[in-house]
Amino acid sequence: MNNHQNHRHSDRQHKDVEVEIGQRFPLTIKRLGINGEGIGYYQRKICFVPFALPGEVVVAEVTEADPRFIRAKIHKLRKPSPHRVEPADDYAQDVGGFELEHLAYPQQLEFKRDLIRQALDKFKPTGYHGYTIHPTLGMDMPYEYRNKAQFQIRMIDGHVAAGLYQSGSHDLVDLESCSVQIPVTMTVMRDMVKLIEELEIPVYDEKTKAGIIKTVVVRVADGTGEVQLTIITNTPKLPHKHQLLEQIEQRLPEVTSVMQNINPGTSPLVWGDETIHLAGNDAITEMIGGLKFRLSARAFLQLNPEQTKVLYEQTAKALKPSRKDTLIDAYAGIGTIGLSFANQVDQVLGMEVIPDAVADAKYNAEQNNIDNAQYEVGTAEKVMPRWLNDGVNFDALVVDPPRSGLDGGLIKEILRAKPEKFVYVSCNPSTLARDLVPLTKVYDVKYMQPVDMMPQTPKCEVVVKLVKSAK
Ligand SMILES: C[S@@+](CC[C@H](N)C(=O)[O-])C[C@H]1O[C@@H](n2cnc3c(N)ncnc32)[C@H](O)[C@@H]1O
Repeated sequence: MNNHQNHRHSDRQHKDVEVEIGQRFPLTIKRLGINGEGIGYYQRKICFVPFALPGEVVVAEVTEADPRFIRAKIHKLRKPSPHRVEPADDYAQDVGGFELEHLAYPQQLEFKRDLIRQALDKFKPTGYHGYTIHPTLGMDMPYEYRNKAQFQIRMIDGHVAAGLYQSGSHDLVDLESCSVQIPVTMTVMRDMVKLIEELEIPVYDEKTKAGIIKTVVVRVADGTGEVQLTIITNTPKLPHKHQLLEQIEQRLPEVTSVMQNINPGTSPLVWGDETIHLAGNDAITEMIGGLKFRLSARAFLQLNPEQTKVLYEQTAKALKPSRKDTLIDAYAGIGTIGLSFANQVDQVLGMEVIPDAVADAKYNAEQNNIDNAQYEVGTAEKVMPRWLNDGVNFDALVVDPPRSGLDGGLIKEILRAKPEKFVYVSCNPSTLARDLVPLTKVYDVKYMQPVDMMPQTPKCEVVVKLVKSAK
């Protein structure tokens, strides 16, 4: 860690080093940055080299010369790391989501722990030097874990392609296989590619802004095997809809729910506001910890079913719920965390911004015969002050925000209410470290438990146990 601090200190001193695009120089890689890229120092100026590993010596070729940093690619690998492995996917270095596939898995797990250290080092919440960061809990087999494939559909050389954009561009890479997807998500995706091609359904073209199908989303509920297929279209009209649905029914028996989401125009967002039910059920059912969860197309669910169990076990271990507790499940999604604890506490109150997810959470409470859980639609930062003003008393709080972390207004409310038990489940160490700055004025960090939900990527999930400080 001190090593990093020294390097960061030198970043500030050597901004005047000038390089040109295409310039090459030897570089020793010191560590990995937050996006999994190698970091070295050229004449003490920070240089990011994607796919280079700590300890490696490379000949770096400059691709971007910024006054504050250099970005480069590997021109030659002079001394490879003993931890370098052959990526399982040959496009791993072309598209996002495979940034660490060339690094052996034990070192990926160690990197995720270091990522938390780097974030703490940047934001410096109270006492951060003394925080206990447990080793990352990883998977035995860190492949075939993703329950959802969300691929763009485009034409490439006259054929329908489904895949991800090449990093930094809108050129699609057609993914015929993918080592991190649960296999059924890929077989359904590739069969959909064939069907769209056979039925000649117009595919969206970003240049002309014409065409219909933009994206296909395939999500499997691992516990039941049910598969939901969502076709995201540019217009409400879906040509050859009846033949398509007929063919899906005949050729893809694993698909139990077919939905259409309409996302007109050139919005950078993948999903539009309107979702229509086309065939089968309008949702799929997932099983977590012996409970049934209804999952509608728009609702968030953790991407890695095997590690979700580990994540929730760790959340329970950190929270230690008890019979007399009122538990607030903030950022509740479809209610998975709160409902898992419902039989161990007095009551669960949850809030979540997506109305469909709240409808799912309420339904999930009912279908699991849980009558001590209530959910409200709204942002945590708006609902929490209302509850507090209405006199709601709570002893236990779990927050599980998106990557943007907690809203400042919510942090104020938490510091006002000061619940005895408090667990922060984070999917972004950087916003976690930022949020810990105000939170550690009142709470101590008892420990941090990283859980690897996304092997082969630099993404890191952390369960943080907070206890009210004695001071
Ligand atoms: C990381 S997910 C966690 C969901 C759930 N706890 C789980 O484990 O599946 C974050 C959730 O917060 C919701 N969300 C995003 N911003 C929000 C806000 N300001 N207030 C409440 N919920 C929000 C998202 O829709 C998403 O369902």
